[in-house]
Amino acid sequence: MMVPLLAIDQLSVGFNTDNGEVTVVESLSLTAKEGETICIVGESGSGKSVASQSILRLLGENGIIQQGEIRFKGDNLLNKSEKELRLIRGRDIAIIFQEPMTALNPVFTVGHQLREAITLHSKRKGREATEYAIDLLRQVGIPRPESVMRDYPHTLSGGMRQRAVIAMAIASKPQLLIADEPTTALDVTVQAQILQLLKGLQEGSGTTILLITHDLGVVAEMADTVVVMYAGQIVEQADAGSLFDRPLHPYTQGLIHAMPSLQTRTGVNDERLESIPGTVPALNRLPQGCRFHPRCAYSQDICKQSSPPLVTAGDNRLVRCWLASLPTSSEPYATSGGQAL
Ligand SMILES: Nc1ncnc2c1ncn2[C@@H]1O[C@H](COP(=O)(O)OP(=O)(O)OP(=O)(O)O)[C@@H](O)[C@H]1O
Repeated sequence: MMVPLLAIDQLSVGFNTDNGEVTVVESLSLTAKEGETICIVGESGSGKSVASQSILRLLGENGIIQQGEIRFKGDNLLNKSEKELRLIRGRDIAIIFQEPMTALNPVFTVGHQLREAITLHSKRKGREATEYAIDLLRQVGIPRPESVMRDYPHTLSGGMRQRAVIAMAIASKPQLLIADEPTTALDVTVQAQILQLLKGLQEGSGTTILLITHDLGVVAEMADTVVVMYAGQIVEQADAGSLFDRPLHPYTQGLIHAMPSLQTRTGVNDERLESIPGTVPALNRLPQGCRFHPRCAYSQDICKQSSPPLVTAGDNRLVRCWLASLPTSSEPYATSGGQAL
């Protein structure tokens, strides 16, 4: 069998806090193939960012990998030294964040920073590095790239800054690009342009994209595979088509139901838009049983008592819900048609 580009296996991550160690990602497993786009979606605090930051060990001082493996091309990144990981970071695996200024230094020109990213990971120097920098700016759709080379980041618009960051991220042709809410800070039109840009770049290069978002619209636009997280756990995983056609977990149903632009796509004709009632539980005060049960319209006794396992629910699909696990209710949502909650 071919080794997948990225294989996360039973990863649990916690933080040391004033109230002791809190687990924020629990037993997460996922596999990403070359050229695939995996979207991790969920509300704020579900553990999406922590899961993705663990890959490059960007958790900060109080972060603790409690268990699991993160294999990149077969090698467990958790066994790499800080020095080895620094080589991989930015060269084989690049990461971009919501706020482009976290990756840009305000006191240096775009050209300076881009050339630095280029010379760090390749043999290109001098004139050659400058020409490649201009070429990268052109690839990410920045007009007048020669002149933007001399600009300071603050003189660019948010969208142009994120394009510049993407240019830096792709300079070394990484095999894996982690994008953590890359368009959240941008207005809607620019969001769409940046998503198109990422797609276009991926088609040209075969890069695998791990995209973190709270926005199912972004998921619908981008994902091959969708991982839905709730309170630190995967609650559903499926290819994008199946997930939108027939979401199995009541939480996923609620997310889709709350999306205006997907109403027609999912065949839900209800005019009312409902958000999921309630909020994500605090991770140090999780409810007993299923973590979602206090917000779930289908909640039964078992849901209040014990945690449901993540089970296979057809081809390439996983779901963590007692209603899908119990033999007596193999089609638990047949009558709900996605109108949960
Ligand atoms: N350095 C830290 N110390 C303690 N707790 C942390 C730390 N960083 C994150 N957390 C906690 O981990 C949990 C998951 O955070 P994470 O940022 O992964 O969520 P998320 O799903 O990405 O949401 P968001 O969209 O808000 O970033 C949250 O409860 C958060 O408070």
